[in-house]
Amino acid sequence: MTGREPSSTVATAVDVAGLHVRFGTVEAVAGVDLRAEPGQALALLGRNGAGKSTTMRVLAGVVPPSEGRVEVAGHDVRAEPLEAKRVVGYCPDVGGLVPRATPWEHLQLSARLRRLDGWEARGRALLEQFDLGAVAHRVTAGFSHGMGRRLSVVLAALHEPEVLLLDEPFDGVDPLGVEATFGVIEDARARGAGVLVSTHLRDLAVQVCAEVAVLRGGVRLATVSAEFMTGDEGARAYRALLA
Ligand SMILES: Nc1ncnc2c1ncn2[C@@H]1O[C@H](COP(=O)(O)OP(=O)(O)OP(=O)(O)O)[C@@H](O)[C@H]1O
Repeated sequence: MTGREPSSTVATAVDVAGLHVRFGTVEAVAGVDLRAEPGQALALLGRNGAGKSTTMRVLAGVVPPSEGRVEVAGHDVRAEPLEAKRVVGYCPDVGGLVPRATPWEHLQLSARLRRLDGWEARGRALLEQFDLGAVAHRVTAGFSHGMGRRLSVVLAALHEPEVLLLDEPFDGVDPLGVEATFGVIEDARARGAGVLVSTHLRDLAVQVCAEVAVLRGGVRLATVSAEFMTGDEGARAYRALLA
């Protein structure tokens, strides 16, 4: 793989300070601060419309910040948009797949855009890990929702990014797919990547992330340890934060 050169300095993987995102009169994100160090997985939880996906889109370079500082692996998304996109692997919450292309063609396109060499073995292994090997050459138009989610995680992980952004990766995914996604997150952490997981599934988030940031109304309410959010007590604590 040649997608990522080892970096001599270790920058904070995700560094967000005072982020605001406005769409006309709608303030989708109203002052969010987040930090994930290399090797750390952070979950984003919050009710519908809390600003999770918008925050992820800014980190992925899909939506520009209206205000605030946003850096991924030391690259400012506004000042260095190409470098910032290069270090990120992004699984969007919806879309992103070409209906008439196969999983293998998606991998080829992604590798070509990122000028990766020698990616084929990793691509094949990821497809197998996500139980997509048998459909590697079938167009994605006929894929179930969960199959599409699994392929989106594979595409985010292919180039071994320094920052892995997974938006609703568990949505509609079966237990083996969840296990495979956990594997990708653990692998990313082990090689020093920072991981952000946006999800509604608190019980899964706390299994794979050490910290949880809770958003509400575009604002970060709290960042707490995963233990605080675990089990029945965690469920009560989460509901109390959202109330
Ligand atoms: N392109 C857009 N134009 C106008 N408003 C937007 C746009 N994108 C997001 N919003 C608004 O910003 C707010 C935050 O949306 P966002 O999708 O970030 O929330 P979320 O926490 O990801 O929600 P969910 O859990 O339902 O996916 C919502 O009120 C949404 O309607």
